[in-house]
Amino acid sequence: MDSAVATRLQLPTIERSIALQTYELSKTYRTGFWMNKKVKSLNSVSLTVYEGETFGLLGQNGAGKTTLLKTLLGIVRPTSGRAMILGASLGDRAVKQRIGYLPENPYFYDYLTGWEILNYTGDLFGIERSRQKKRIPELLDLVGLAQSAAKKKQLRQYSKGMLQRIGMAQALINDPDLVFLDEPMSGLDPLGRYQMREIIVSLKAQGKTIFFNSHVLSDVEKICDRVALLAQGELIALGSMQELLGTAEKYYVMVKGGRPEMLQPWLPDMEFQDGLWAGHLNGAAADFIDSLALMNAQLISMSLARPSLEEFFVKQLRDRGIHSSS
Ligand SMILES: Nc1ncnc2c1ncn2[C@@H]1O[C@H](COP(=O)(O)OP(=O)(O)OP(=O)(O)O)[C@@H](O)[C@H]1O
Repeated sequence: MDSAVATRLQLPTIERSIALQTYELSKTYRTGFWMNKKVKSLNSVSLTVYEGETFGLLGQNGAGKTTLLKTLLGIVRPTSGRAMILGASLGDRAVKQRIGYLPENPYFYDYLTGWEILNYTGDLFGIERSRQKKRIPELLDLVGLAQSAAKKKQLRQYSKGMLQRIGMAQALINDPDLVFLDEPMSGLDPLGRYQMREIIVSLKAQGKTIFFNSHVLSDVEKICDRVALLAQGELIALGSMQELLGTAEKYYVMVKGGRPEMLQPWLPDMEFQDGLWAGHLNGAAADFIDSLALMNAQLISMSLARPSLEEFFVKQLRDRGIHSSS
């Protein structure tokens, strides 16, 4: 609700705290032997992520997702623009203690066990070993890794799914407020993806802010509060599923027979296809069904018309003339 309206009605407004914000953030890489070639990876990206949100960053290959994430993490320096994370400028050391990061392809020391790599990361964060001893089993439990495997098996013996889980545990060792995940579902089988989604949902339930890049749009659609779509370094869409895809209340209807002039008010965009009238329903579904007999029309099908995130994503890119990944 608008804060002015809430004040007039004397209702409490729900202030949302900002977890991260970017303002016209741009990054141009210089490449080539003479460093004379420029690749514009981010172009004036402005977005806000609120505390406690699960925020998905989407885009085709080469859209700039990893660059944005690395810029926020202070790994890549922006060419221009500004960003704030947890109330501080990029690169702030105290803020880094409150951030977790799962890279797209985490690099592990093959000959360490899962437990040892978590100890190692815990040490880097300055977490006392006595605290780690309590924290590590909790994390293994959260990511669904057996303690025995974590203690005995070296990482070179882990499957892709196990590595992704240990990477997730590593990202959470410092109990971060804000977690960055770069393609957390990549390379996982359906069960692994499901479990990774469950982990993300349980992190949200703990009040953490999650910012993640993904290509798996069905996963994003299920767990994200809001998403942003990047194309060729530019932000081309941003919003909740409802804002981007519309409400699920709109129906697409097909009827046989009936008088067009009577059907028209119900189906303003109707077209005649293969002997049927088809269009989006304008009005309540129950009232329309009740009126069918009067119109001498027969209902053939009625389905929810909200597009999937994938359909929305493809349309946004096609509308901008983007037909393949870079
Ligand atoms: N270190 C670098 N030097 C030069 N160009 C780079 C560098 N890193 C990324 N790029 C380029 O910047 C653009 C964006 O790359 P980025 O990795 O951010 O995209 P992405 O959306 O994460 O892609 P993917 O989904 O394939 O991981 C690409 O054209 C890429 O080639």
